[in-house]
Amino acid sequence: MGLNSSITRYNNLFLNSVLSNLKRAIDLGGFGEEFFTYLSHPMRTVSVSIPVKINGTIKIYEGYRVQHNNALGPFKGGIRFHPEVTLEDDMALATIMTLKNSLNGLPYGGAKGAIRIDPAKVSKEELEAVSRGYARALVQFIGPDIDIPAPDLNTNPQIMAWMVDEYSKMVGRNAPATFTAKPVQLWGNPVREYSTGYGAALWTRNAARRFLKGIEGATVAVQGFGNVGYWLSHFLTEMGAKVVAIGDIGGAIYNPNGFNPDDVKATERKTGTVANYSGSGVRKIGMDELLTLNVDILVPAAVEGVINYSNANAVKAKIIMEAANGPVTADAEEVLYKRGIYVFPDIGVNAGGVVMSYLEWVENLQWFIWDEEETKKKLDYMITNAFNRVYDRWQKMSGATIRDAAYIDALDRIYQAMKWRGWI
Ligand SMILES: NC(=O)c1ccc[n+]([C@@H]2O[C@H](COP(=O)([O-])OP(=O)(O)OC[C@H]3O[C@@H](n4cnc5c(N)ncnc54)[C@H](O)[C@@H]3O)[C@@H](O)[C@H]2O)c1
Repeated sequence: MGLNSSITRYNNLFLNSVLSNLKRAIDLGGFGEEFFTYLSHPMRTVSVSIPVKINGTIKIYEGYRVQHNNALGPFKGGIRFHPEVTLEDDMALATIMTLKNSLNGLPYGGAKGAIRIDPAKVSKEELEAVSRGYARALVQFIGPDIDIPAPDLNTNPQIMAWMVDEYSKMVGRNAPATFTAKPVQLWGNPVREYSTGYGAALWTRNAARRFLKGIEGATVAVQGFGNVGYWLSHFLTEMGAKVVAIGDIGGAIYNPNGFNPDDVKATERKTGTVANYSGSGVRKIGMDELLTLNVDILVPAAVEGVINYSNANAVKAKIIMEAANGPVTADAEEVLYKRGIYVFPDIGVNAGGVVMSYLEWVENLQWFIWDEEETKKKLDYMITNAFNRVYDRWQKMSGATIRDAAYIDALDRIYQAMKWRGWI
């Protein structure tokens, strides 16, 4: 199958865009057509039906697990619960996980799972039944050295706890290393809650040291104030940055003197949105204004596609950190690149969660219990290492984006493993 037909064979924008980015990097890195053909097909796609009996009635939920590539080790990636998720979305996300795991030096291939369910619309009992049903349906396809799932959109440590319990019952032994981001009391680790935001803050500090005058005093606008956006703002403030704008689905606020993110979080927890935060010097702004503020650093930490062809020309930040997955579209990145605005890619910036998951898996396999400081130190080392590799590679390239450098770094490791194995 030719390159172009591999990209356009799906009727799914997200997957086609992931395949386009992949092709661009494979071409730029000179890896050859065979490698693209390989990586544009997941190795295994499992579709399951999950029957649950609620009040005497049977309901069937549809679930997937896409195991994209395991040249570097067991498959790894989250499970998302969403009513509109499709198998092709899952394929796109699994492909990204292969790259993310490789870039961060983890001994994993990439995977992603999903169940078509709206968790807000079902009872806790139904959610538990569906979660256990998914673990049962996949029992022969997952395991500590086969495929290790974790949470993603709308899934959490409670869901991981049900799944690890069900899996352990099925295999007849305690098997904590099959799922990560579990509750601390069930062999999870204490860094889980803030690992992605912390990792994104480390990438931002490293980027500010190379591309700005350092993180101290740098002004930051953050879109999205959930798990990632809040913790990122918290740690950046601790590092000396000035978070001057914060926005969420309910609106956005600006204060040229900088916010205390913990205070803003307290308001958001109480009232549902950061837009209700008030104080001297604070004014409400629109989300369009937040994304185009004259700041040093812009951090989209909410949803995909928010910086696109229609607003890329208006962006004034000097660097953009992709804390969310896919917030900058490929055509926007071209515009930003020409304007000298650097975009740091999601596969590096938001990898703190999966690096933490790797550390938890190692602990579980060895029955180690590392404390918070020790885990954080290891996370710090691995994240900084990935940043430095991407930066060094990018410096040696010409005409390349930082995303190109990150993709090529990730692909190189997978390519070498596949070569040694004799797959290509
Ligand atoms: N949580 C993780 O460990 C993790 C890891 C890797 C990547 N990510 C990615 O980071 C992003 C954020 O994840 P999270 O866990 O913080 O989610 P979350 O649900 O905790 O928070 C999302 C935030 O974005 C805001 N938001 C949602 N839609 C918006 C919109 N249209 N405009 C403006 N704001 C909007 C919400 O109000 C909320 O503040 C997602 O892209 C996710 O895939 C998260």
